[in-house]
Amino acid sequence: MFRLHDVSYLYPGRDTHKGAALSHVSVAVAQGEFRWLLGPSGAGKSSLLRILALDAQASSGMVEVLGVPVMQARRGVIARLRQRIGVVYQDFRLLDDLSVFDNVALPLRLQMRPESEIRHEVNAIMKWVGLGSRIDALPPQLSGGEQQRVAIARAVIHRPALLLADEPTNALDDRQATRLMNMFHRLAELGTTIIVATHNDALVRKYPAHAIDLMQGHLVQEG
Ligand SMILES: Nc1ncnc2c1ncn2[C@@H]1O[C@H](COP(=O)(O)OP(=O)(O)OP(=O)(O)O)[C@@H](O)[C@H]1O
Repeated sequence: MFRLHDVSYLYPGRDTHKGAALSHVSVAVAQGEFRWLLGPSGAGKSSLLRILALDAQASSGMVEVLGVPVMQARRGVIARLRQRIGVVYQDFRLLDDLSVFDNVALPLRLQMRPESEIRHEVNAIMKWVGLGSRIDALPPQLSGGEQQRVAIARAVIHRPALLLADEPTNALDDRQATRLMNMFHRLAELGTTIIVATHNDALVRKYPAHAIDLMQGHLVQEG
């Protein structure tokens, strides 16, 4: 779960006259809820996800992630909190010089899980995303859709309490997008809070859910 109260975010160095990326946003999402994050390009969706992913700190306001008020939290607390969050970045952010296996294993290695368990978990999820035979490949040897599926596997392998996904279907075909949505719903049923930013109106119509709707950094509507 998370709570934002009156959160504003201005990119460091950005002209103030261009306005804040987020302005006075207040929103709360409970454990196990699935929410769409909607709004036109530049509305602030990625900025909101960066704050929730603890990649950026709000300029003002209150941010609570998984019960922790993050504005005052120490670095060690933030580092541990990050291990309970999964993120699918718009540009995937895979490590190009690590194999697919090692990329997906990263969150489990950070949790110091035994290597035998890691092997089992990575093989299982890679089979699930249809890339069981590509675990030794390097990310640049994969197509965009394959890289996105690796990024999704890495984001969910440690069963995060909070899953944040920025346009996670933009490189997927319809069948893969449907499989992904089914997985998201199953994870939400198991207690993961899930926020998915998308421009894919057809997908939103197909899977109706509450939305956080942004426009020029402002919350238009929550519901
Ligand atoms: N690194 C940056 N430095 C300065 N301003 C930025 C930076 N990244 C984004 N912005 C600005 O912040 C505002 C919100 O951008 P953001 O990327 O959060 O929007 P978005 O809704 O995710 O857009 P998109 O759908 O195109 O990904 C925009 O006005 C954008 O120009």
